[in-house]
Amino acid sequence: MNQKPLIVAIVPAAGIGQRASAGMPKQYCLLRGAPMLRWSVQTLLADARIAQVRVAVAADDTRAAAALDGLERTVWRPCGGPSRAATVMAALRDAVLPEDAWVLVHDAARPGLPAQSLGELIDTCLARRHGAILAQAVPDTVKRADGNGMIARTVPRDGLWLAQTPQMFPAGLLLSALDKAQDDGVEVTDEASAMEHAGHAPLLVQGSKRNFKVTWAEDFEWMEKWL
Ligand SMILES: Nc1ccn([C@@H]2O[C@H](COP(=O)(O)OP(=O)(O)OP(=O)(O)O)[C@@H](O)[C@H]2O)c(=O)n1
Ligand SMILES: C[C@](O)(CO)[C@H](O)COP(=O)(O)O
Repeated sequence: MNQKPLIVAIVPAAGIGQRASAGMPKQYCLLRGAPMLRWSVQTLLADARIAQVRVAVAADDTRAAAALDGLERTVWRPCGGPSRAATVMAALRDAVLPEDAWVLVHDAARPGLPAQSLGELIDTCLARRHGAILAQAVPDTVKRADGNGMIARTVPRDGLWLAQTPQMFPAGLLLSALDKAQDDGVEVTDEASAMEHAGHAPLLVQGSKRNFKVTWAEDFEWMEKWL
């Protein structure tokens, strides 16, 4: 008999949101009356296959309890680190998962994740038994700057994709890939980079414009419109 795969979500939410200049960590800014973090967690809870959502917040966080109050299948842990990768590693260790459990990492700053995109990512990973991420093909002409505000050259956009989250991998492989990147002094800004560095080739699954990352101050207004 086929056993149901265990899928656990990790939401790194220990950033300071420097680029958003919101006067507080951006994940706690209100969008249509609810903290952005709450919206992001709710997008994950919409898929019943996710057994638990584990939110990793900063050690001195005082807002998580209120922001996540009453959400089912959700726990928060003060295991944030100095970088996104450090936060995800600490959350993975804290979760103590079987090696073959699936871990789905999703930014607290992507509250617009459509249920369909999430469903397609999970379907792909389970069907192909292969890690994958949501991403979007680069739509515009791409320029490489020369450092003085001028164009050094145009970069062919063929085959270029913008990485989004969730990013979904087997727990054991992901933890050892993140460990290896750290040991090798390679800075990774997403889970897929760590997997690539460890020699894996994650799949790309078509994401959505709505799943953009709230990064700059102006993004809050756009996200509120989508929500
Ligand atoms: N030490 C860190 C840094 C980032 N993150 C999380 O990683 C996600 C994506 O990071 P980003 O959008 O870059 O958030 P910040 O690091 O908060 O933003 P900034 O780089 O502008 O400071 C966010 O959910 C953020 O809270 C984290 O958990 N721990
Ligand atoms: C994981 C991520 O959201 C993929 O686009 C991104 O890498 C987060 O970190 P960033 O420093 O804001 O790019």
